[in-house]
Amino acid sequence: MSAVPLPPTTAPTTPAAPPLPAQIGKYRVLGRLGEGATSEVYLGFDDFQGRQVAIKRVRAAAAGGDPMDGHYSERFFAAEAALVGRLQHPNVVQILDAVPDPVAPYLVMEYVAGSTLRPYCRADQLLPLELVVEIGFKCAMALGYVYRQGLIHRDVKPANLLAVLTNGVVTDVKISDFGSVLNLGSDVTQVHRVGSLAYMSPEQLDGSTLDSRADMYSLGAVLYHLIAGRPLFDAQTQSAMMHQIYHADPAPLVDLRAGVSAGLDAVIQRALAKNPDERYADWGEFAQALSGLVTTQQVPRGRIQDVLDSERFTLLRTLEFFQSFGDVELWEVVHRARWQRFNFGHALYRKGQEGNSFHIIAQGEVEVFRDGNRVAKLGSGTSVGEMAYLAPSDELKRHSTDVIVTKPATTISFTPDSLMQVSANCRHLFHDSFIRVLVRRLHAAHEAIAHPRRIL
Ligand SMILES: Nc1ncnc2c1ncn2[C@@H]1O[C@H](COP(=O)(O)OP(=O)(O)OP(=O)(O)O)[C@@H](O)[C@H]1O
Repeated sequence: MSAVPLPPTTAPTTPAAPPLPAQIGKYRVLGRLGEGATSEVYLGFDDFQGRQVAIKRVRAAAAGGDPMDGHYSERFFAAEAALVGRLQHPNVVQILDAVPDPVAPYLVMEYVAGSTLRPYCRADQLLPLELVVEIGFKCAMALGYVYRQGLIHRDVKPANLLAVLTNGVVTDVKISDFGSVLNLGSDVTQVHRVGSLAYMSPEQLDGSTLDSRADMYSLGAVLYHLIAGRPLFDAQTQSAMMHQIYHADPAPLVDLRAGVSAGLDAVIQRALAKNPDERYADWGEFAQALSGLVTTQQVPRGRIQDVLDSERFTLLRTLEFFQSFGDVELWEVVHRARWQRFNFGHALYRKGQEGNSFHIIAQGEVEVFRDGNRVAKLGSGTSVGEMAYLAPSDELKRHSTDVIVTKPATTISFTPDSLMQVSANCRHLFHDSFIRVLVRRLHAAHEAIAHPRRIL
């Protein structure tokens, strides 16, 4: 686990790595993923569920080590064990199981194929600015989710943010290591001074009562490090570092890296305000400030991805169709939907074609023609093709109209198979939205019968 009480313990002298265990509980051990101050992390395989998992086994207890270490390990283990099955968010590592083995207790987590964000803090390995902002957005949204569960992480740092790597490129991020978490619902006392000094807010340092703005400061400090390639503050001694955290202004990011705009600098510096009241009021505000940098082009656009996940998320959030979707379900849509761009004149559907997909128009406009007559114009936030998609019989699955793009459109689409990939809750929300759409269409059809010449 990552939390280090102050004063920090000296780095453990790591003996040569012990041989790999063949099995931990019901999990086959496939390899070693890493190690922390208090634990070893293994790649395991769950034969029952048929999936890879990460197993974090407490080392101090296994070695029957120092009672102090053992004491802390137990506390950290208990904190994470209490969260089994509780945190379900695409940007939070899921804790799947906790086994309080008397010799070596272990946690089983979702396996993240990648590395921590630590290597990307090095000046020669910095990530593109737009990716850092994207990581910030996702972490802010995820920590907002964590906070709504009544939790404050208290140890947000690069080593606790796992980067998902796809072909060597960072494509996603997941918050891990809840060993220092403060559970506002059940922890009667706040055990002060857990966390990592370099990313620690002034109020966390002096043991004040914390709220989510302490994590906000830490995330700001992580983003600062990822942008600048150097930590917020750097000092030879712990007391000098503490003095800087209390009193020093961080060097402006615009001076530390080419391409950093005043806007980006200001967004990060606000999260780093010494006084929590001067930071963002809530996580939504911080996330919005970060995504706003992309929409207002205050971060240079590289070519990592044509459209960022955060842009897609923000776009979907504005659409009526998704108004009842929570953040978690909306992220599922961002990741699972097929996103397509269509030019003017493209036929989304032709009369007589069998429908096995539906589209939701994210941007642009389509018109619906029945036998050459325009019968409807559909703009962003509406669905099209859902009638054939939902039809109970093959005969009704054939489209009865032509649907043509009349303003360049971005749509997201699902097939029955791809909709089965999302959670039951997310599917349920789709069905709710379809009911609303269909009731409106029915009403429109009645109007059309009553006023046949009107275009709907
Ligand atoms: N879910 C996971 N999937 C893949 N790798 C993981 C996962 N969790 C942890 N790791 C790897 O194991 C390493 C150690 O994990 P972790 O930081 O949770 O242990 P720790 O004992 O808390 O460490 P520290 O005290 O140094 O923060 C991580 O740096 C990471 O490389």
